[in-house]
Amino acid sequence: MQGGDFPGQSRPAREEPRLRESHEVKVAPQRDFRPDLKSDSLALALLGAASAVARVRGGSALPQALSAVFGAYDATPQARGAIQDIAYRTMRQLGRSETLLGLMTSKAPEPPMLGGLLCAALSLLDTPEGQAAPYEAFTVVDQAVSAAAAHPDFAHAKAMVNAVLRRFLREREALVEQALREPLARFNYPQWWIDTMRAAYPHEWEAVLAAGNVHPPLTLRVNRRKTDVAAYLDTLNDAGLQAEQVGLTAVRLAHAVNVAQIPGFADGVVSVQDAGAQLAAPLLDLRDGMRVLDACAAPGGKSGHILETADVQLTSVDTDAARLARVGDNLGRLGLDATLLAADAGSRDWWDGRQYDRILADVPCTASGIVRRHPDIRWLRRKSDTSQLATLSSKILDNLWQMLLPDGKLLFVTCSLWPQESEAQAAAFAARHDAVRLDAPGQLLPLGGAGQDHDGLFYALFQKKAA
Ligand SMILES: C[S@@+](CC[C@H](N)C(=O)[O-])C[C@H]1O[C@@H](n2cnc3c(N)ncnc32)[C@H](O)[C@@H]1O
Repeated sequence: MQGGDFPGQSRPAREEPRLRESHEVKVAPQRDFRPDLKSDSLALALLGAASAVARVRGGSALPQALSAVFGAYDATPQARGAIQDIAYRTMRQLGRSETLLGLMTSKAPEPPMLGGLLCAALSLLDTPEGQAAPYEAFTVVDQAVSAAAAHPDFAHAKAMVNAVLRRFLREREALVEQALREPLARFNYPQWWIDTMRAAYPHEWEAVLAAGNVHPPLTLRVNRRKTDVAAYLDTLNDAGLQAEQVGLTAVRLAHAVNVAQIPGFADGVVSVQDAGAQLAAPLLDLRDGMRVLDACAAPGGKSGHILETADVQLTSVDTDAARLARVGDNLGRLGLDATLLAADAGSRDWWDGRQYDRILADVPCTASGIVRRHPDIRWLRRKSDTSQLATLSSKILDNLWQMLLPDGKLLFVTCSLWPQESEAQAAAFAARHDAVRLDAPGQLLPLGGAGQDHDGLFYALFQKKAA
């Protein structure tokens, strides 16, 4: 008996091969298609943001997604600004917009860029409480429809775009009320992220999630080699910029401006750096002549601060050569110098064998503490990333420990809020190496408001016992 032949069964009629119906053929989405729209139109900005959102949903980080869109559209500086603004707004309320879409459409809009367009338009119509709408509602609907009509992948859906957005405006109250029953819409984070935050911070979790949806302030670090905070505040005042001191060297502007408008920025008088990140260099307790290693250095914010603080011999290491080049650029602007090495801090092959007085280990992590700056992170990360990154950083820390002199200090930093990457990692490290744990802030929760308007960083300081 041959395979497939059964006694007493008639053979099914053999199917003739047939051509696929044309509508079954999946065509690659044309995310790079340059639409025939005016460069300063809201329609072009919406389409650019939609393309960026679709790229993030496909796994790309938002800054990379945006530079791909800018290149494909050959976007003017004005168009770049508008695309970027809408893309960031969309990321901050993607959970709410996608939930609203789920209530208004029977299936997920295809291709993903069409969903991105609807979410981008919703982010302009459905502005967070207390914020003024950036455009008139009818303009947003009209321009979203023009954007859809201008793209070959979903020109056919322009009536749907019109219908969905108009329905939202008509039934806004009921739709929002229903959407907000879902945690995804209420908090704008994936469910696993909300659950993890709640488990780690039973009292503060809602405030931390809310702070992550607020636009971050522009905070500067004053270069003490060039001026001091009081004098720089006067300079800002003379330039008509309101600001206040929020740390030893930290000054926060009342309203964000372009770096080109920041007095002295080009000459290295100040750098842009979060107030929490400005704690690293003082914690290192630096003195002139020390040999210092910044092991995960790019783009060089903390390297610059180290060199502004004392005359040390600094080696700045990062695995990513392109990012390491930015350390060189930043130090060049400050007029400072370090040895730059594109190398893996988890291996020894680049090390000259001479131990360091101080090591800064600002290790790679999930970046769950800087979501207000990078609102795409929550949509890109997976729960399993935490364990993988914790394993990588423990390998880096163990390797760096042998590079530290007896009595030397190692500062472990993460921009994560997950204890597995921060406090649990620090405790396990101290136990493995019998390291002395010195005073350091531990987990800084980004709660927003006075005194807490900083990123969510973690600091642990270790000293090696004298030989
Ligand atoms: C949190 S960022 C560092 C920020 C930097 N310290 C600053 O203040 O500007 C982490 C850096 O670690 C780098 N990195 C990741 N894995 C690494 C490794 N195995 N060795 C060295 N650097 C690594 C990444 O390229 C990234 O630039």
